[in-house]
Amino acid sequence: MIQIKKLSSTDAGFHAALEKLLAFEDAHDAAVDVTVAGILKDIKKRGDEALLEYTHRFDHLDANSVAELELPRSALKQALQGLPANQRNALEQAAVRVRAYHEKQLAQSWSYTEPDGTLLGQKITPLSRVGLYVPGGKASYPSSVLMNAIPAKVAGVSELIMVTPTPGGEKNNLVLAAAAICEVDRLFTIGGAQAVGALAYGTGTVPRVDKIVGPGNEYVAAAKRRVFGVVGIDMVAGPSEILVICDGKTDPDWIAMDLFSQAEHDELAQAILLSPDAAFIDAVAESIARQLETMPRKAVIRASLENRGVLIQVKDLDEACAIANHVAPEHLELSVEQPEKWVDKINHAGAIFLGRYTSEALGDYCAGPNHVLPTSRTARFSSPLGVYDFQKRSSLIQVSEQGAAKLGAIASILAHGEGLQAHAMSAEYRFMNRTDIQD
Ligand SMILES: NC(=O)c1ccc[n+]([C@@H]2O[C@H](COP(=O)([O-])OP(=O)(O)OC[C@H]3O[C@@H](n4cnc5c(N)ncnc54)[C@H](O)[C@@H]3O)[C@@H](O)[C@H]2O)c1
Ligand SMILES: N[C@H](CO)Cc1c[nH]c[nH+]1
Ligand SMILES: [Zn+2]
Repeated sequence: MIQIKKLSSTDAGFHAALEKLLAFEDAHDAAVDVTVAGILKDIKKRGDEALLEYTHRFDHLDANSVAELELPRSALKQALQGLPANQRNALEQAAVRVRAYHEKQLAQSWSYTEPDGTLLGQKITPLSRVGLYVPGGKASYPSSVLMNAIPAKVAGVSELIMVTPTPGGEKNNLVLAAAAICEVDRLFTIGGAQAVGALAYGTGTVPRVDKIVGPGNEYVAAAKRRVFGVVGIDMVAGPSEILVICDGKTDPDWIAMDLFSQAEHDELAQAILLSPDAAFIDAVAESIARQLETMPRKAVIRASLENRGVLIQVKDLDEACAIANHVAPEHLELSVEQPEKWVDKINHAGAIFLGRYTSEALGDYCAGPNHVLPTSRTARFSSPLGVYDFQKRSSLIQVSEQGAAKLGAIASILAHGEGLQAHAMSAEYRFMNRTDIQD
């Protein structure tokens, strides 16, 4: 029988127990970071040679050169052409919906001109070359190809370099087909921290990119944290999370399956239920025990629910929203009557799913919004992957002769105040006679 924790917000040790569940095991986290630091250092130093060794060690894939780990575009096209019609259809429909949603996010350059002719603005430029991490260790993620590549394409990124591990050389046709649909430029069958390192530093064969985006397991998340600064990263998108707030009136089997849907990703995934209804919590616990036995990935689900899952009885839905904000989950389901009444109380969540019919799984595949979302409580300050992650901004300043006099006078005073004479004179030259300039 599965042992999933139950807590009540009125328990004396409730807050400490919740904190313990939210925190990754510190020692484990540190051990992963040490491993990742070693891999990154080695990739930086030995490039392709190290990449081949780690791919052999962690993905059990042998190759004589990294070039052999790159799939030609013809292989991607072939995979697309070979898909059964229903799979190709589903992939293409999902791609259309994801593109339509992301097109709304495209920011445009803007500017305005002041009465004296001075122009100020912001120029939007797409990134030049990005690395897309598509996970592939415990499951294959064609949907993550769409979620990574489509916003990049909408932004106008020139070159997309995708990496994905293929343990034992097992390639997933849907993943390759999705890469063909999205017109990914190059695809390497590499994964984990070594793939992140290869994209960040470049190797003889893998080109260095400007930014790395995409989800992955704890090794991928730790590697992205470490290479930030050398390259840009989108966010920490690690093991999946779901938090469901339910008023007790949704079918308990639906809620149990929603919890499973994220638990089945990873032993480190996290699934939490908050409800004011004790009898409903018992019904969900019973459903979990019953339905678990029917699940092909029951070992992963069990480990995730037993180690990191929890069913929490709350005083009311207000308290549920407050706890949810503290947790800042990747996915939040509001499985309640009139969800639109409660959504205003949610400030911290990667994606919010409103109403009993909105299963989180629809967001994973085809609703339209991005499924690459912040985890480990980083939704307090991070947002879903979007077109904005692939666009950068440059400020534009064009000062007229009149403007140079007006702004120069202000700048000159402030520069002298800072003791920075060259700044002051640079501004003054443009509106004063040389003889008027004082130090
Ligand atoms: N937050 C999001 O937006 C989001 C979206 C989709 C998936 N996910 C998460 O992505 C993850 C996918 O994980 P995955 O494992 O299936 O694929 P993955 O590609 O992220 O990880 C596989 C790689 O991990 C490395 N690795 C595994 N064990 C290692 C070890 N002991 N030492 C060093 N490296 C090791 C290997 O290099 C391997 O190639 C899951 O946690 C899932 O929940 C998150
Ligand atoms: N739930 C994942 C994000 O945490 C995304 C995904 C892809 N496929 C299935 N699920
Ligand atoms: Zn999922």
